Amino acid sequence: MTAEFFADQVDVSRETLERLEIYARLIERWNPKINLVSRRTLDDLWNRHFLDSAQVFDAAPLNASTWADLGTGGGFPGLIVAIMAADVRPDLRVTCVESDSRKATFLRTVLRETGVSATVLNKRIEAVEPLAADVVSARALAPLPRLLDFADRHLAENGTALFSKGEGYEKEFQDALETWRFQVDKIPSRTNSEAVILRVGEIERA
Ligand SMILES: C[S@@+](CC[C@H](N)C(=O)[O-])C[C@H]1O[C@@H](n2cnc3c(N)ncnc32)[C@H](O)[C@@H]1O
Repeated sequence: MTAEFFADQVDVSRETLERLEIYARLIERWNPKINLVSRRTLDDLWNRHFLDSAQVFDAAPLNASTWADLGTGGGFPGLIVAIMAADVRPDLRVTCVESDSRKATFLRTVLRETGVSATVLNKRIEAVEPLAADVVSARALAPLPRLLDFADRHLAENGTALFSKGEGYEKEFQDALETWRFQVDKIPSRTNSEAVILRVGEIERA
């Protein structure tokens, strides 16, 4: 999949597409050194990582003004959210939390080179003061019960959590219900028929 194919799938401006192209080139350059995405998915970057993250942006409530992405790694979905928002929701303030300092340096480099603003916190999620974000997102970070712990710490009241989950999430779901009560929508993934985005709200301890 290429930038052109991505642009067919997602309604983005020329400027956003150019920023995404800058980001893609930086991933290709840095990946051999710090393994931002697995080598087998590098060839399918625009589908497996960019489109996969863009659909998280599209799943968020439109009235959100702050967004915290936890365990952002090479930028998914947090950097894609920041790049897409720069054009269509410039007031959205995005914070990426990433404990690996080389990855945090990479995230700041992408922001500088694309001219997009977001905050990168090079800390452990557990050590960050509660962010009270309207949206908390996480992809490939932890099982659902742990994600709910993180969301409980960093979500604003009435906030929404967006968790990208692959096959096997049903078991995590049952485990989570032992500790948590929550409302959830399961949004089918556009990039993987086995995957979903869990849109979770009204999180409280059971
Ligand atoms: C498997 S990677 C996924 C990265 C990205 N979300 C993605 O989907 O490609 C998990 C990332 O979370 C970071 N991470 C794991 N535990 C963390 C914690 N407690 N606090 C902050 N970052 C954490 C790791 O350094 C790693 O970059």
